[in-house]
Amino acid sequence: MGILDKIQEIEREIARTQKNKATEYHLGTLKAKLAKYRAQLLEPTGKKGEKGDGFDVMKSGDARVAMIGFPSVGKSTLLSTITKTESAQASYEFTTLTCIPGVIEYQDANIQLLDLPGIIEGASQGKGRGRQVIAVARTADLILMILDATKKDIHKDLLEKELESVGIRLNVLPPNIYFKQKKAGGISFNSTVPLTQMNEKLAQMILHEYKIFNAEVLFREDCGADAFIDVILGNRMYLNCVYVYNKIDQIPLEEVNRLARQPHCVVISCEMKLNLDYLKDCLWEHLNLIRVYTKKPGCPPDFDDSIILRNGVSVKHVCHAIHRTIEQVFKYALVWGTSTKYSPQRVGLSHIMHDEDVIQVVKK
Ligand SMILES: Nc1nc2c(ncn2[C@@H]2O[C@H](COP(=O)(O)OP(=O)(O)OP(=O)(O)O)[C@@H](O)[C@H]2O)c(=O)[nH]1
Ligand SMILES: [K+]
Ligand SMILES: [Mg+2]
Repeated sequence: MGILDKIQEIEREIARTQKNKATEYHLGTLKAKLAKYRAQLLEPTGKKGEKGDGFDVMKSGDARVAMIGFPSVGKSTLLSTITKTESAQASYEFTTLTCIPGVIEYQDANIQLLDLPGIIEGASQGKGRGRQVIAVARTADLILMILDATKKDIHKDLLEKELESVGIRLNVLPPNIYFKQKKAGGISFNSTVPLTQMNEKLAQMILHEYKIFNAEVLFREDCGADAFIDVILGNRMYLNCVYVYNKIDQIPLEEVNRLARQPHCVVISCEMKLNLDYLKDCLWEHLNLIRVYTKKPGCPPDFDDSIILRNGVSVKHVCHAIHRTIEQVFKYALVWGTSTKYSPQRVGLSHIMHDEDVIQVVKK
């Protein structure tokens, strides 16, 4: 029996198993098995990642955004509209067959936008170019899920399922579970909060399914089997996603309003060039980037040239971004902006920077 058959069989068994206290252990074990087979499915087969198949695009710019969507929803039209790159568009499906990079210029940042072939149900199991597309999606900092506003919400659910089944989690934080494999000592199971979906026995059964007999487990959040399996496998990706409904020129205004009110959603029309600036603002927000301006002593800050960094970085990261040797001669920094109480304030390497802070490094 092939892996796909095994997966189907387990999925069928999960579907026909009633969810209650008596079956909770059985279901937990089944879920662990399922995740194991799916992981096998994703392992490189030797054929994957071939050079020259058009998917090995170099990362460039400050961040990478990948467009995922069904065929003919307007991915290439969007790339051609908001970047200087032209990607072929047509009314037939699978117009795009490779990965086409473009650049969105937003304030001082260059954001790489990737146009990709459309994916369909079953993509995660290798249908169409699904696997290559998903492999590219895993390298992105943000997923842009392009949806056809005339096609209701069904595509969104299907795509989310496809991504979920290959370990990509959208707009959620990793489960707050501490997990560490040990050489000996059995399984120690603890929690800092009351657990309603997990207990020591279930955790043990799931771990045994992965042949793990020694480990330290600490639940800091009321999670269930699925989240625990994600943590054990450790190869899950937690990505931000913006849902973009294109072609709103084709639907009634009430429907546009309904779609626009959903979380993480933007409604646009490439054809009528509607809402595209707002889309860029949304991208920037979901990328979670900050801009830091540098300043030389006695000179005004250089507002024309910012350094783009991930939110949450420290002065140390800023130093690295300026020049890799600067940390060695670093004495302290002066920072102006919302990250400090006083402007300027003397700070050390561990100080956390905010968006639009100004920094002056004072050398030894
Ligand atoms: N009405 C309308 N049509 C649009 C809009 N954007 C794109 N289209 C049309 O949708 C069709 C598909 O556009 P593409 O950009 O090729 O779609 P795609 O998602 O790249 O398709 P594949 O590469 O085949 O996956 C084309 O005929 C476009 O002209 C829009 O905002 N409104
Ligand atoms: K198309
Ligand atoms: Mg296309």
